[in-house]
Amino acid sequence: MFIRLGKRSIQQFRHFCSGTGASSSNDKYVPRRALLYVPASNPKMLDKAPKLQVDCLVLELEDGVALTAKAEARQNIRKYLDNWPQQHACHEVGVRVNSVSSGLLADDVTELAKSSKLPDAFMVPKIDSVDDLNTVWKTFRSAYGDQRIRNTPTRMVIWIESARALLDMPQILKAASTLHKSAQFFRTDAVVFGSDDYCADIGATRSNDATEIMYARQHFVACCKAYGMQAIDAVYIDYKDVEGLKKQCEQGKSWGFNGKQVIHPTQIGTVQDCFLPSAERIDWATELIKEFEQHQRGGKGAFTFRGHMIDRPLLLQAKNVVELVRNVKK
Ligand SMILES: CC(=O)SCCNC(=O)CCNC(=O)[C@H](O)C(C)(C)COP(=O)(O)OP(=O)(O)OC[C@H]1O[C@@H](n2cnc3c(N)ncnc32)[C@H](O)[C@@H]1OP(=O)(O)O
Ligand SMILES: O=CC(=O)O
Ligand SMILES: [Mg+2]
Repeated sequence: MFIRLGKRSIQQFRHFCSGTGASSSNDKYVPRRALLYVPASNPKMLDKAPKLQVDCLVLELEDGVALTAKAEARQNIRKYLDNWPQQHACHEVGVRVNSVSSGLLADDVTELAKSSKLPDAFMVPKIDSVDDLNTVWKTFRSAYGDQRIRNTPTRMVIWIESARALLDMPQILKAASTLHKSAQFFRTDAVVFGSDDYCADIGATRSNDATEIMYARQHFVACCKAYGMQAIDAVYIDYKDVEGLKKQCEQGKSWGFNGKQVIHPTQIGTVQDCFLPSAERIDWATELIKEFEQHQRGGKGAFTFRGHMIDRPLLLQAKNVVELVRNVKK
């Protein structure tokens, strides 16, 4: 993972970044290179969760849990929250509840609200409309009470999984931002592309090279970035095919995705390595930012750096690299 870049260059890089200002827990950047689903109906997998070296854990109540096991899975997560481990190796522990359309959301949230502990993130699948978002908010208010869900560092991560939702992303993401700003409800800072449900919705057949979702993935990234949210790429369900996973990660990363969903621990390393900028990219970003500042002081907006024209958009890309590396654990 991180270590592969060489400890010295990372230390130099952190030193360089240290002057750029720390964020408070409410607006901190959460790295989400890999999001691992851990079905909450499986106590053995839940036991392993605190030690898993993954950026983000998704304690799963939705499609990874059989209908017959939902009640037990909810209780397992409530107990997990009550006995919150002293340490986690991840950056974020989220709980993926069931969707509004399933009719199971209120039962999930009612059980989770019995714990005094909030997870780092609530993760809500199949957001199909602005109405769904409002229902999520009302459900949380009624189970937790207004005070417990206002102005907290807990984030919301939502899943887009249908053709309708894909086309309505601008309205949905805008409404999620408004809910945070006007009602102080959880801040949505990442959106996940639920490609398997999306394929079911449009009648496509999933393939390992994912040509059937190329348009959707590219549209999805543009919408997330337009609203300042992280874009999380599709699951690669053929989890024994490491080469195929790597190829899809590299493609997603080059299109602007910030991370990818994973279903098995063996996928974590490949995905996290891929979504971490290379040593060359870190060097490029560090030097570019320095030179940009020098040129700004000299009154120049555009200049040549390593043979390429550089102006503000390139500076922003370099800052994205800085932001990610600054926030990833060793
Ligand atoms: C499209 C979507 O909605 S995706 C989200 C819904 N899907 C899910 O949540 C599925 C998550 N993944 C899984 O349940 C499992 O990885 C499966 C079913 C795919 C495979 O499980 P297994 O057959 O147990 O895999 P395998 O035998 O290779 O597991 C190896 C070890 O890793 C553990 N492991 C496997 N997957 C996970 C996981 N997701 N989280 C934590 N531990 C895991 C196993 O418990 C096992 O541990 P052990 O060596 O101590 O016995
Ligand atoms: O929820 C994930 C999906 O791919 O569907
Ligand atoms: Mg889904």
